[in-house]
Amino acid sequence: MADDPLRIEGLVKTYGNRRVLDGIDLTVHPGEITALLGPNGAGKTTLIGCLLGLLTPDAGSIRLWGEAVEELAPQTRARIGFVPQALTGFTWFRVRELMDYLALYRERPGDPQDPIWEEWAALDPAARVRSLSGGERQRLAIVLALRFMPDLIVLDEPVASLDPQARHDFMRLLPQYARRQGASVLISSHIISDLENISDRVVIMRHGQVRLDMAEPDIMNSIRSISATPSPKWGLEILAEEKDGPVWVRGWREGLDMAAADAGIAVAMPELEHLFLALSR
Ligand SMILES: Nc1ncnc2c1ncn2[C@@H]1O[C@H](COP(=O)(O)OP(=O)(O)OP(=O)(O)O)[C@@H](O)[C@H]1O
Repeated sequence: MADDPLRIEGLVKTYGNRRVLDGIDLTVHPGEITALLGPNGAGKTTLIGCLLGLLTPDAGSIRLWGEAVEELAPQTRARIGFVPQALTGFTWFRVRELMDYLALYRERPGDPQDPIWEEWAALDPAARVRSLSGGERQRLAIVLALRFMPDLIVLDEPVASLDPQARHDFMRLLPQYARRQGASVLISSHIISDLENISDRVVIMRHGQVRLDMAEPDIMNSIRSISATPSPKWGLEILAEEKDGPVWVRGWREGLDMAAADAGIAVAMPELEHLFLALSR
């Protein structure tokens, strides 16, 4: 749909003869929080680089609100807030100077600002960026990306360097904020428990491909880990079969609980962390 904040189709990115992204399809729907999961090297940061227009793909299309990323109008670009893994550069600026300086490059001058992130970050406006700790720099990166209330928030492992209190508060504030603004979110993180409670959709990548892309309620309704290989008659898709472990299946429905009990097969609801581990192998 043209109003989807992000629509990626058939995305391919190669380095030398390595396909780092190998035909990715991914849509971020309006107002939804999408969790982007994948083991180290799966291609998450490369995907984010492509959708921000920082990397040029070899094939495929990326559209933001219907506009091709390579022809994005500056006003459309200004609707995106990006939080990188780490803030580099700008070290000689003071915190307030850097905020004011980057505000000059906005294509939507006079945009309203939300003080919530500055309050959360609690940074000294007069501090030099180079004197900030890793976690303080990350707070600054979050303030810089979110204070102008973007419509699409893209976050690449935003919380890894935050202390537990800051991380907890951030993960509580982000969904509240997104819902209030009607903003959409694409967030990658290795801290799966953080994402489990806030995401509407989960995308799991592996080796440059999408291994799973499902709405959160569908995961709960349709995926199970079961103690033995199911009968083909049950019509289930086998997502992963762990050696000496459970079988992950998709397509579960109510009637199967009885059939599983009769066959002596134990059935468990999915936990995102376990599902992720099973699909990442
Ligand atoms: N500039 C580059 N040149 C060559 N290979 C690259 C380059 N950038 C990334 N890669 C490779 O592409 C693959 C995907 O990297 P990417 O950083 O996108 O993974 P990721 O899922 O974000 O990983 P992580 O969780 O560790 O951040 C990796 O194998 C990486 O080595």
